[in-house]
Amino acid sequence: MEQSRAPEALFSDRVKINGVVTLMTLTVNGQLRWSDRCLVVEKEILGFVVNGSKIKIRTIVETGAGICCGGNKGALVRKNFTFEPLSDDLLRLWCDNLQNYIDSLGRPKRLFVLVNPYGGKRSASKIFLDFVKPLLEDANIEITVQETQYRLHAKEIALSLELPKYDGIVCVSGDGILVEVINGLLERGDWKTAITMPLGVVPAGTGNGMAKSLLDSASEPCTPANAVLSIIQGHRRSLDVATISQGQTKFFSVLMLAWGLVGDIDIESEKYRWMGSARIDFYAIQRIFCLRKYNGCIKFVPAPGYEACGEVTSIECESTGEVIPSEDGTDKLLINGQQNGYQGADIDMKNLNWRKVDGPFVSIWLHNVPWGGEDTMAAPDAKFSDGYLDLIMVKDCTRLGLLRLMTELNNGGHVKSPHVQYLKVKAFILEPGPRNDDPSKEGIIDVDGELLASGKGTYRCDQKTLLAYEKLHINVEQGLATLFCPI
Ligand SMILES: Nc1ncnc2c1ncn2[C@@H]1O[C@H](COP(=O)(O)OP(=O)(O)OP(=O)(O)O)[C@@H](O)[C@H]1O
Repeated sequence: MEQSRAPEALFSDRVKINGVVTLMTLTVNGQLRWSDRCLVVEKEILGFVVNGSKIKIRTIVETGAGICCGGNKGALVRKNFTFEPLSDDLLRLWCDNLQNYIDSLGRPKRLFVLVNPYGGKRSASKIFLDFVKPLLEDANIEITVQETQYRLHAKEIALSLELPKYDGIVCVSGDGILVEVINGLLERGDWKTAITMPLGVVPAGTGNGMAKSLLDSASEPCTPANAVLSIIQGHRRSLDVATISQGQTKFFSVLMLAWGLVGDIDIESEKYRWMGSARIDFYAIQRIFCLRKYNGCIKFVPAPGYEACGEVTSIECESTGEVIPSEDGTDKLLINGQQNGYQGADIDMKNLNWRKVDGPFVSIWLHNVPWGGEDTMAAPDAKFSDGYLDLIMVKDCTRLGLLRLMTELNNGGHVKSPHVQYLKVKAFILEPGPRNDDPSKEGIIDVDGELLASGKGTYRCDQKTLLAYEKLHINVEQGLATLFCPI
């Protein structure tokens, strides 16, 4: 019969805990064991400090779990416990062994932290003080903090940050700041190394789709504490980046693009911001009852297995175009640096197997990760780095059918509806047209929660946008960016 053997000891000695001498062991597989207790260093120990002759271990454990290996999932709480080695030499040996083990985990030591005090419910500064700062301090991580002061400030910072000084950039914000950082990194002359910088997100905005996608992939709740813990633990995963281009103008997206119903709801519901999160449901119902359809056309290169959708077509190669001039300088900033920066995936767009679907459309939605927000599982099959975008297309559907689809958005059930076509694409062309009930009115294009283009007669049509409401190309680069992720 096989016997379970105790894990091999890396270091073991008698120590005093609450005045009682007991044997404590740090095992080779990273457990700190004493009496009938055990802490998994990688998951539960943030760091330690020496207080005179004592060592204070700073941990984060799930409520109800106490200090023992594993335990039930619950809210995370910080807990300290102290032990006392029996001599100065042993104190040094305990510190060296613990520190060496923690160092072997590849955790970040210096982080640049961006806090958007303006995002979401304006709670990012409080989240920073309540969760981010104390946990990073417990983990002995050196931090440089910068509050964003205006739109595109985070992008400006990412464009000029001295990256070798940091092991990662953390965004205490919604998805908007993360997207700005990625755009800044990719517009740098040294974008190839810049984009390898690990990025972390702590949910503090209205749209926390990336934080939710990361934490949910490890079955963890989308809370600031869980997000900070995953950053401290230092595990990484790669993330696909989509390049949206119109002529020479480019935008780099990591979350989603929406045109039609979803884009209209996301952007136009801002009129009802005072309602809080209810604004989305409220405006969605309004939009569904006064349903719009848009003329236009989409072309796409389906992933293997999805070739049945649409009809065969070919495309013209259009790699050049005009930079849209701006009067207020905003677009200049967005375009700046792109000549030396990343130019999009190096794909011969023309020689791919293109397919085409003509409008009118109710909704076109492209998603890079499963969750678009904390309650919206837009693309249940989306993977962080499969090199594809998930396309969720609705051409025709009754109002009642659309209301039913909405109720399924929180569990991803909408993609099984016969009214929804759900497939993966490698490249995509959007040729947006006017509304089919009123050709004098066009639509809007929403990328990662921001207005990317607005056509004639739309909400905020007088606002300067990066792209025109015209044909745009999208391609995807597999695993270009890096994110801190839960274990
Ligand atoms: N100090 C500031 N004042 C105004 N806008 C800002 C400031 N700092 C950042 N922003 C802008 O706030 C936007 C939203 O950022 P964030 O990612 O935190 O939240 P979000 O969930 O994407 O959006 P929101 O919560 O505003 O709906 C970003 O596009 C950013 O440019």
